[in-house]
Amino acid sequence: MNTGTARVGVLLVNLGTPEAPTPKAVRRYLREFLSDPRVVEIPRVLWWPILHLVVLRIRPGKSAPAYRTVWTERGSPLLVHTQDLRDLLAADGRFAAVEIAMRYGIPSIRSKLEELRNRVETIVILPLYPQYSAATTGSAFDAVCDTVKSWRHIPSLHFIADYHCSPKYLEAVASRIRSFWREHGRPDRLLFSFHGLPRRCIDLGDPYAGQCQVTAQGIARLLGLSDDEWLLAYQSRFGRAEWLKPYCVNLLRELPDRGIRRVDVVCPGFAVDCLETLEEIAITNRKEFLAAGGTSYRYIPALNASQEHADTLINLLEPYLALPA
Ligand SMILES: C=CC1=C(C)c2cc3[nH]c(cc4nc(cc5[nH]c(cc1n2)c(C)c5CCC(=O)O)C(CCC(=O)O)=C4C)c(C)c3C=C
Ligand SMILES: [Fe+2]
Ligand SMILES: [Fe+2]
Repeated sequence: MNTGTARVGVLLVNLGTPEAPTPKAVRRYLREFLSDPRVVEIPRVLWWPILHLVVLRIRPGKSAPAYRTVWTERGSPLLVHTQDLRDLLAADGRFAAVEIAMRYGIPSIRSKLEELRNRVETIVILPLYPQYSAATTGSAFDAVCDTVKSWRHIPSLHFIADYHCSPKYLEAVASRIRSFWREHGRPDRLLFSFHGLPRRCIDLGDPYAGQCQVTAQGIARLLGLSDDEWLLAYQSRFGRAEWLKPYCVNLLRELPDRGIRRVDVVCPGFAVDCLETLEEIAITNRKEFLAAGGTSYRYIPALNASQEHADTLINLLEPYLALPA
């Protein structure tokens, strides 16, 4: 009889990103991403012609130059920060394996689970999305289940669905903002910007919007902000349907007229910086705000590969280390 604790493997899952900032690589990435019925929930017969005849012909040519503005020597920021974060978790030394996988592109969830199955007795799946949505977390869980359904011996599997109100996570983001303000001073308002979602997803039961609000309120409370010192908005709208409001860029354009000219923006829904934070928030929306009369616009980076971030995730994973083999 084995009375010890199980060897625990961790799979950190992120969205995925193109392999290069070129229209061809972006097209390949978008084809896989936007073909996922968890992401675009309209009937395939309607969506397929729009995707193939319109979106995949136009969007790669527009998104590739945006990717180029944020690309690093080591590759896409989303991949590079996720790799560095994995290294910090592995350095903790208590997990038998720590791997990263991308929901779209490489390294795939399937390939990493195949590696882990021979090395550990327990696998914990931790999508790097603090707030749950079916389009992101739900889809990552789909890919795990699709993989293991052909296995005879499935190991203990645990899914962490969200960590939107984890005290360690809220404090990690709050402490980032506090240090930023200590160094650079305070703005008129702090704007929390989360990735948007079609309004219909919430109507169908996605807890995402409520979780974003709880996260923002929790961080604001830790910073001692009153309700009129912070704002919440949703960014990165895609397509023509109604998405969660207020739309970030629309709000930014209105603020100077309301006398709010100095804004700091933080994106707690993004575990690591990526196209949507570094290009849309830090470059494009900054231009929009300044053009509308704003005088100061500062983006506070994501937790990325910081020790506070690793400690946040380790805190979520620690209970699984105590499970019996
Ligand atoms: C943080 C959570 C995210 C949610 C929720 C989400 C929903 C969602 N996204 C799209 C469409 C696109 N998103 C794109 C990029 C992108 N999205 C997230 C995260 C969430 N998406 C990240 C981290 C990124 C950046 C990827 C990177 O390579 O850095 C893109 C591609 C970029 C572009 O062409 O603009 C699209 C398209 C939908 C439709 C959706 C919910 C239904
Ligand atoms: Fe997205
Ligand atoms: Fe975007």
